[in-house]
Parts: sequence; structure tokens; C-alpha cells
Amino acid sequence: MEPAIRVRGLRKTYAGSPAVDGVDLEVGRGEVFALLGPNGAGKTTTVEILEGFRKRDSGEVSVLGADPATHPPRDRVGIVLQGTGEFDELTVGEVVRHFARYYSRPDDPVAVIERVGLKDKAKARTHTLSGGQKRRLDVALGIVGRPELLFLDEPTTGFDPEARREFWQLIRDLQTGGTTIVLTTHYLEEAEALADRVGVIARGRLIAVDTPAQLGDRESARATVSWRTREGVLESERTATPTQFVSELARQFDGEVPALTVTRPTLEDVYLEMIGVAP
Ligand SMILES: Nc1ncnc2c1ncn2[C@@H]1O[C@H](COP(=O)(O)OP(=O)(O)OP(=O)(O)O)[C@@H](O)[C@H]1O
Repeated sequence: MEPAIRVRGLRKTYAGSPAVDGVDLEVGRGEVFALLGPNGAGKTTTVEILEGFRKRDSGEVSVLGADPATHPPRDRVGIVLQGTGEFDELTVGEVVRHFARYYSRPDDPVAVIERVGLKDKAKARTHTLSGGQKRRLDVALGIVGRPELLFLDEPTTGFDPEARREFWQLIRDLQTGGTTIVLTTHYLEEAEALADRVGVIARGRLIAVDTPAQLGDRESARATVSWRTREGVLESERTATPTQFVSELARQFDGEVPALTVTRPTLEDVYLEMIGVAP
């Protein structure tokens, strides 16, 4: 089956400076793919080329089987851009109903408003919504057309922790329903919670693509074992063989090792190392 997205050798330059510098990428149907990278790395440029909003200089791009530069697949794609969410005097219900009309097979606006947690605000004018509520409205507008492919640019910026968890559940529900999702985020725990695969983009290049668990060989990376000595001092040791190390400690303590922890690098640790930030 044709992947949802296929990109080969994508390049885009602004005034002689490369913003996207030879990106190859495939996103499968039904996959949740998170694009990570520091500010200015080229995420938005890449995503907007896929959406058909920006022209590329070179490379091949196929989105749902067509070139977005010539055939933007508007009706089959949902887009949540960074921060809009305000439509003057219109109410939430009016805005969602209005956007639903752009699509050939829209979802029920009332159900969509409920799914994004704005049921109580359906009659509120959009300028009275809080920042997080405006973001939920953006998400509602992105999904009201029942897209096959949904792009989300930093979707949970400004969300409180509870709203973020609710949003994650919404993404999982959409994936269960078969939607392919591409999101950019600066929250590593969000990528870890949602993404089947993550891609790290730095200076216009995709420097790694892997599952969150495997990125940067996380699972086989050296572990840090910490424990409290008999003298009451916290001690730690980095080791490639933590199981062996812990059983040795257990023998020394003749049982329970005080304050024992074993940790591997977090997704954030390996990400920061990849983009060249020293620990
Ligand atoms: N319209 C434009 N004109 C000139 N330069 C641009 C334009 N859009 C982006 N750039 C430059 O291209 C580079 C990549 O920008 P882009 O917005 O794709 O980064 P990003 O990874 O999405 O960053 P952020 O995390 O800050 O949103 C940056 O150096 C940016 O200054």
C-alpha cells in the first residue's frame, strides 16, 4: 500500500540559506509520526510543503498519492496550525459548523465540539475562550472534515496537564479510527506518549528516525545504577551491564539494596545529545 507521505531529497532555501536540506521521509497509513527539532530546524517548512502551502525548490513529495504542490488534497487532510482559535464575534458552534461546510463528508459539529472538550463553550464567542480552549477549537476545525491525514503543529502549547492528557486520548482515538497523524512538538513526553516513530530534524536535515524507545539506541544505552551505601552516602555507577551490577550489590548487602534505582537515558537526554546539547 502506498504510504500516506513519501518525501525524497526535499530542499528549500530562503535567500541562499537552506531551511530544508535534503530530507527523505516516509509515513505509513495509520501511523502517528512526531517531528522533533530545535527552533528554526525546518519542521514548519517541511510540514507546510507537505500541506501544499509552500513551494519546494527540489525533491519529490507525495501526500495521499498526489503532489501537494499541484494537487493539494484539501478534502482529505486536516491541518492544525500554530495558534489561531479566534473568530471575532462568532461562537464556537458557528465556527465549527461553518468549517464543516468546506468538506464533502464532514463529521457532526456537535459531536466534534464534545470530543475536543468544548461542549460547555459551544455558545461562547471565540474571543472569550482561554488560550487552551482556543487551541481545542483549532483541533476541532482540523478534525471536522474527518481527515485521512491530520497535521498538528505544536498542538498542546498552552494546555494544562489535564487538557494535554485529554488531547492525547483524542489523538489515540483518531489513530484507532485509521487517521494518519503528523505532529510537531517541543514536548518530548508528548512524542513518547503518542508517536509510533519520531524524526529528529536539525539544520534542515533529518538526523534520526526511530521509535521513541529505540531512538539513539536508548534501550541498549548504558544505565545508571544508584544506591545508598552503608555509610549513608548516595552512590551511582554508569554501566553497560546493570543486571549484573545490581545482583553484585544485592550480594554485598545480603538482600535489599537501600534506595536502589536503575535508569536509562530519557528520550529528552538522547534528543539533546543528538542536536548537540551537552548533558
Ligand atoms: N518565509 C520565510 N522567509 C525566510 N526565511 C524563513 C521563512 N520561513 C522560515 N525561514 C527560515 O527557515 C528556517 C527553518 O524555519 P522553520 O519555521 O521551518 O523552523 P521550525 O523547525 O518550524 O522552528 P520552530 O520550532 O521555531 O517553529 C529558519 O532559519 C527560518 O528563519
